[in-house]
Amino acid sequence: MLNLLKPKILMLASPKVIYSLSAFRYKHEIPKHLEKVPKEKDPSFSQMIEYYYHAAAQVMEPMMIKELEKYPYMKKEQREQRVSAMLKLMGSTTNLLEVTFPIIRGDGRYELITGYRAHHTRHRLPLKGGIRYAMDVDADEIRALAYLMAFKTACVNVPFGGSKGGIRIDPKKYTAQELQTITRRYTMELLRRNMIGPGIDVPAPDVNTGEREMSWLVDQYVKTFGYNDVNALAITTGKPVAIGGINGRTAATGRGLFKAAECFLNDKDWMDLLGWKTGWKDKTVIVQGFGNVGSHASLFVVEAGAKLIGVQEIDVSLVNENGIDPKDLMDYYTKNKKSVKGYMKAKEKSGSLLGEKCDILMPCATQKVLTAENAGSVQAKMILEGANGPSTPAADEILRKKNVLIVPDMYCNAGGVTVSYFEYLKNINHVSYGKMHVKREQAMINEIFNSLNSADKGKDKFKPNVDLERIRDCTREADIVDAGLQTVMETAAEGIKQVANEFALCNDLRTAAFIYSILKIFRALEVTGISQQ
Ligand SMILES: NC(=O)C1=CN([C@@H]2O[C@H](COP(=O)(O)OP(=O)(O)OC[C@H]3O[C@@H](n4cnc5c(N)ncnc54)[C@H](OP(=O)(O)O)[C@@H]3O)[C@@H](O)[C@H]2O)C=CC1
Ligand SMILES: O=C(O)CCC(=O)C(=O)O
Repeated sequence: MLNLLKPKILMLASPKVIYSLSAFRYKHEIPKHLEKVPKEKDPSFSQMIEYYYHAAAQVMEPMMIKELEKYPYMKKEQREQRVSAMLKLMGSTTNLLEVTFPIIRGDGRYELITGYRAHHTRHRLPLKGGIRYAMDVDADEIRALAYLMAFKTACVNVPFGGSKGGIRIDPKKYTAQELQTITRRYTMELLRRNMIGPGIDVPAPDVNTGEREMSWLVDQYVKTFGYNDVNALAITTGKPVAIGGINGRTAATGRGLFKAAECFLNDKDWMDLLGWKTGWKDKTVIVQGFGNVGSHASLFVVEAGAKLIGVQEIDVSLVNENGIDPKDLMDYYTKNKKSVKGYMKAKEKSGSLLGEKCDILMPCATQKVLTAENAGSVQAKMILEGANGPSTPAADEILRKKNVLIVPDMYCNAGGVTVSYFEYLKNINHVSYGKMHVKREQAMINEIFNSLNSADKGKDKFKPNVDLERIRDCTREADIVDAGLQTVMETAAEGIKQVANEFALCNDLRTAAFIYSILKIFRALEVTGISQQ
C-alpha cells in the first residue's frame, strides 16, 4: 500500500503557474532527505536527480489533478490522493541489484568483482539503459542513472522504462580476455535473476563499453538462456552491424546532441533570449570528454560551422583559438590509446576549461562537473549536456540566473537510446531498414517524373527538386536512421518548448523536459491503476 500524504491548507505556489492550486489539497513536497540538495556543493548523484524530479513534480501537480476531472465519479480528495500516489511511484526505484562474483585473472590471481543493475519505473517494458565500467560505479550512481533513463525515454517518446547497469572496475587495468570473462559472468548473474532479457531489460553501451562488450553479452545470452529465443539478438543494443546492430548507433548520442542543439539554435525566439543570431556559424565551442559522445558531438558541430577551440580530457586540456579538427583529433586519440596527450596541432594546458571564454560548452564526460564552486565562472551562454547529470542543482540555478540556456541531459543525450530503439525494432522485426520498400519508392518517384516528361513531350522538363531528391536518395540504413532521429529530436524539442511556455519556465528547460516526460509516464501509470496484489 502506498503511504498517501495528509491534506494541507496552502497558498498558490507561484503566480506564474497556470494550473492554480485549490484551497484544500494534498501538495507534493520535496522529500525531507532532499531539502539540502539545492545548496549542496557535492550532493549524492541519485539525490540530485531525485531533487530535479520532485521540483518539477511540484510545478505540475495541479495540472495532473485537473486532468483527473475526467473521472466525474471521483471526489476531489480522491483525485489528489491518486496524483500524490503516482508521483511517489514515479520517484521510486523498483529493483536495485548488487552482485559480487569471483574471476581468475590471467596471472592466476583471484579477484572479486562487483556489479549493479537498477530498474526504475516499469510502466513500459522492456526497460532500457547502458552498462558502464568505471571505478566510481556504485549503487547510488546506477540508481541515479536508471532514474534519469526512465524520464529520458519518455522525453523522446521511445516506449521503454528506465534502467542502468555498471561494474566497478578500471577497464584499463584488465586484458581483453579478462574483460570478456567479467562481461560474460556479469551477464549470467543478471540472466539468472531475470534482470535482463529482450522483453525485460535491454542493456546498451555507456562509459567504457561499446560494440565489443555488447557482442560478448549477446553471445553469452544466445548460448545459454536465449538459445531458443527467436528474438535473442534484441537482448542488447549497440551491437556490431554484423550481429544485428544498426548503422549509426556509435555516433548516435553525439549526433542527437547536435540535432537537439539545432532545435534551439535555429529558433529565432530562443536565440533572441541569448542575444544571438541563429545558426552555428562562428560559434565557439569547448568540449569536456573526448570519448564516444564528446568526439562525435564535436565532429557534427564543427561540420555545421562552429569552431572547436578547446578539449578538456581527464589527463590534459587542448586549446587552439583557430580551431581543432575533431576528425584529426579522433584519429590521434584512437591511435594514442584513448588519450589526446601529445597532440601537436593544439596547445596543451593544465586545469579545467569549463570557465574559459566560449559560446557553447559541451560537458560530455561524467556527472557533477558543473557545481556551486565553478558555475559562477562559466562564460558560455549555452550548455549542451552530453553527459548524464553534469550539473548539480546548485550549479543549475546559478547558470540559469546568469541567463545561460542549458539543454538538459535527458533530452540532449537521448540520441543514443533513440537509435537503440531503432536497433531493437530491427531485431524484433527481423528485417533491416529500407530492405522491403526503398527501391520501390525510389523507382516510383523516378517514374512519376518520366511520365510527366513523356506526357509533355518536353525532354527532362520536370525534375524532382532538391528536397524530393534527398528523400528519394535516402535509401541507406544510416540515412533512414538519421531521418528518424531528426523526427524524434524535433518532436521532443517542440514538446519541451511548449511546456516551457505553458508553465512560464523561462530558460529552465530541465524542469520543462521533466514535466513533459513525467506527464507521459503519469498517464501510462494512471490508466493502468495500482495493483493490490
Ligand atoms: N555512449 C552513449 O551512447 C551515451 C553516453 N552518455 C553519457 O555521456 C557521458 C560520456 O559517455 P561516453 O562518451 O560513452 O564515455 P567514454 O568512456 O567513451 O568517454 C568519456 C571520456 O571522458 C573522459 N573523462 C572522464 N572524466 C573526465 C573528466 N572529469 N574530465 C575530462 N574528461 C573526462 C574519459 O577519459 P578516461 O577514459 O581516461 O576516463 C573519456 O575519454 C557519460 O555521462 C554517459 O553516461 C549518455 C547517453 C548515451
Ligand atoms: O542506448 C541505450 O539504450 C541507453 C543509452 C544510455 O545508457 C543513456 O542514454 O544514458
